[in-house]
Amino acid sequence: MHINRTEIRQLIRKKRLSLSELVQENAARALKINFIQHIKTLKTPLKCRIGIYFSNDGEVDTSLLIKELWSRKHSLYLPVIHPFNGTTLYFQEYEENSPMTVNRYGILEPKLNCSQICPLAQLDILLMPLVAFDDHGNRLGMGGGFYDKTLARYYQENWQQPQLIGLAHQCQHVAALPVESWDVPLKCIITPEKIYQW
Ligand SMILES: Nc1nc2c(c(=O)[nH]1)N(C=O)[C@@H](CNc1ccc(C(=O)N[C@@H](CCC(=O)O)C(=O)O)cc1)CN2
Ligand SMILES: Nc1ncnc2c1ncn2[C@@H]1O[C@H](COP(=O)(O)OP(=O)(O)OP(=O)(O)O)[C@@H](O)[C@H]1O
Repeated sequence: MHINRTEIRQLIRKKRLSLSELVQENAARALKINFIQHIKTLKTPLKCRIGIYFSNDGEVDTSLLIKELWSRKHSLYLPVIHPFNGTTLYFQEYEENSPMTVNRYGILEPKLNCSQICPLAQLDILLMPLVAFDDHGNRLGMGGGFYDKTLARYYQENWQQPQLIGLAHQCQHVAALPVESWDVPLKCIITPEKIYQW
């Protein structure tokens, strides 16, 4: 049977939305431990700049990881949807008292402040949300193309920074995804159970 991108999205989003509160809590804790473990193996500064996101739609809860990374003195940046083009992302610094606003998808983002935006190339690590991932590190997102468009130049020009790391529940894994030319494959995906590297 051939299943298309829209169908995979619907299927996996339903799966992750039906995870119990207990499963979500354990997943958040395990994901935090796995990321802290993984970052030790990377050649990044002791205190680094990390792009992260606020979880939504049954994604693994990143709030524990956010607190842990702050306590380790890393600087965190959240995606802000570009106010004019509406199709790419800025990464703006996120501190405990940052003024926030709700974007068009109901996800909290920092109130736009140009002086706190970090150019993509200055992030050490970019943690990326995804709906599904496969055995080859391909990633399928929510369908807005936000990350793909934001990363297009990065990918074409073979930048070494930031390191792209996808975060997901294990149930978001599929054997093989249909791939499009603009899809940016990931070298690492972390789930509560496992660290995948390609
Ligand atoms: N936590 C999180 N933040 C993120 C993303 C993400 O995947 N996860 N994004 C990754 O790109 C961007 C937002 N992309 C999104 C795209 C679609 C929908 C969504 O819920 N779409 C609805 C239709 C809503 C509408 O059009 O009004 C749906 O499909 O049901 C949400 C976020 C930036 N921030
Ligand atoms: N680099 C790009 N340049 C132009 N258009 C793009 C690019 N990347 C993606 N798009 C467009 O964005 C739309 C959504 O892409 P896609 O289905 O791959 O999104 P996604 O990976 O699910 O979402 P996201 O990256 O936001 O998580 C597609 O219709 C595609 O044409």
